[in-house]
Amino acid sequence: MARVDLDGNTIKPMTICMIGAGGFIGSHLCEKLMTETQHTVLAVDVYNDKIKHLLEPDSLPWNGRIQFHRLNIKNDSRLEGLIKCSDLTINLAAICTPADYNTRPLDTIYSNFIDALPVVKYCSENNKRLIHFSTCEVYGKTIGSFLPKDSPLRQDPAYYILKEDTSPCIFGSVEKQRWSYACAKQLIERLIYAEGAENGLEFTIVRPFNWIGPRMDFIPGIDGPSEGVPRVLACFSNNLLRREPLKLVDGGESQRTFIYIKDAIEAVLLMIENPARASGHIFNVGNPNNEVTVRQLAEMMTQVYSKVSGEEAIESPTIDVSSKEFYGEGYDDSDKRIPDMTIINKQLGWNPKTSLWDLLESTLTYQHRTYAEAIKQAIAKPSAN
Ligand SMILES: NC(=O)c1ccc[n+]([C@@H]2O[C@H](COP(=O)([O-])OP(=O)(O)OC[C@H]3O[C@@H](n4cnc5c(N)ncnc54)[C@H](O)[C@@H]3O)[C@@H](O)[C@H]2O)c1
Ligand SMILES: O=c1ccn([C@@H]2O[C@H](COP(=O)(O)OP(=O)(O)O[C@H]3OC[C@@H](O)[C@H](O)[C@H]3O)[C@@H](O)[C@H]2O)c(=O)[nH]1
Repeated sequence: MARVDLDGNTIKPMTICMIGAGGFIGSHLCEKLMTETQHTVLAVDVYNDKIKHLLEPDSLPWNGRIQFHRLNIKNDSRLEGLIKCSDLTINLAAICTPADYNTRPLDTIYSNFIDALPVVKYCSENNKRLIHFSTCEVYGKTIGSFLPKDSPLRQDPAYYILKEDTSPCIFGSVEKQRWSYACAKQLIERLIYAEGAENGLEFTIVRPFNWIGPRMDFIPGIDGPSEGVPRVLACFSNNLLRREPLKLVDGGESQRTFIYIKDAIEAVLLMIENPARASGHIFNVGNPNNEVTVRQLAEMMTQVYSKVSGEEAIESPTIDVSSKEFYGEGYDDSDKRIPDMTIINKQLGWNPKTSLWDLLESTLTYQHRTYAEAIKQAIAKPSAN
């Protein structure tokens, strides 16, 4: 049966140039597009490990609908050609792990701003649609975080809910290099918005709020560098797999809302297939019902991992570390991130579905199946020598 959009029109198969397709979000989006649609994907990245299962063998049912192009968008003249022969470009490429923002601020700014410029330019000049991935970090800190600790206004949603069209973007000082990422993302958002206003670029900007699930980042020493620091899901998974305490940065008091990657991908597919409803908009994509402090996340992950692995938790499951020790000089944090859902609800009728417990259960089952054996071997190796 032909697929129809939200207005009942038949959806025509399109060619999508997906930059950063080999990453966490890209791999899930490619999977969705291959298994549920007839669209073609030109998958651009420097790595393809996370989409290998979609590329090989040749007998896969979507054979011919996904092509991998190994290229670095910093310096490859093939990029314009790929954008020109596509109907839509989706840009996911970025350095987006907080451990890099204060330690590699130049790479972070180049990756999130300078390297994205040609993508925006080629889309604008060739009249091609662009879906650009920004971040919830563009909101920075909440207004409420500047109120006295005991102020009753801190409980008022007007002081913390993050709204695309009215909330300000509040970053720390320039020495707090943590904000290099958020600031670069904000400037590229403004540039895209201006290309829309002045030159008619057809764009959608996505602000993901902590999307998590299988294939996120890497487990240090197994499929990534031993000294690498991934995002919190992979940090805590690594600690659980190795039976080490989970490290709570500055007491784990910061709050986040986590959304299951599969719910979030549904929202992106709606944007892809409903251009008239998605173009010209900036969308928060998150799950306002899944808010926890980082400490609560650690406790829940410990409980869930115990359930899925059948192993009892260690005696002291968490340990406090300072942000300076964990991330180094120049780290700072967003205090609280609850997305307002009014705009995405109105335009695309989308809502997230999966509870934090359920998404952790499926994700930690995946982590255990994928890594437990390799970790056991890695731990056994040094003593065997
Ligand atoms: N996962 C989240 O919760 C989240 C939250 C906010 C924003 N985002 C944004 O979503 C996008 C995707 O995030 P992700 O979680 O999938 O990250 P990811 O690191 O898993 O994926 C990014 C991909 O881009 C590729 N890439 C980076 N620079 C490149 C270059 N110069 N040329 C070619 N490929 C390049 C990387 O190899 C990687 O595969 C990013 O723009 C990120 O800032 C993600
Ligand atoms: O081992 C850890 C890792 C992280 N943390 C804390 O956990 C919280 C979440 O950390 P994450 O690594 O997931 O990163 P953040 O939520 O701060 O930022 C992320 O948000 C949106 C995206 O743009 C990026 O993917 C990333 O910047 C932070 O408060 C961090 O300090 C720990 O307490 N312990």
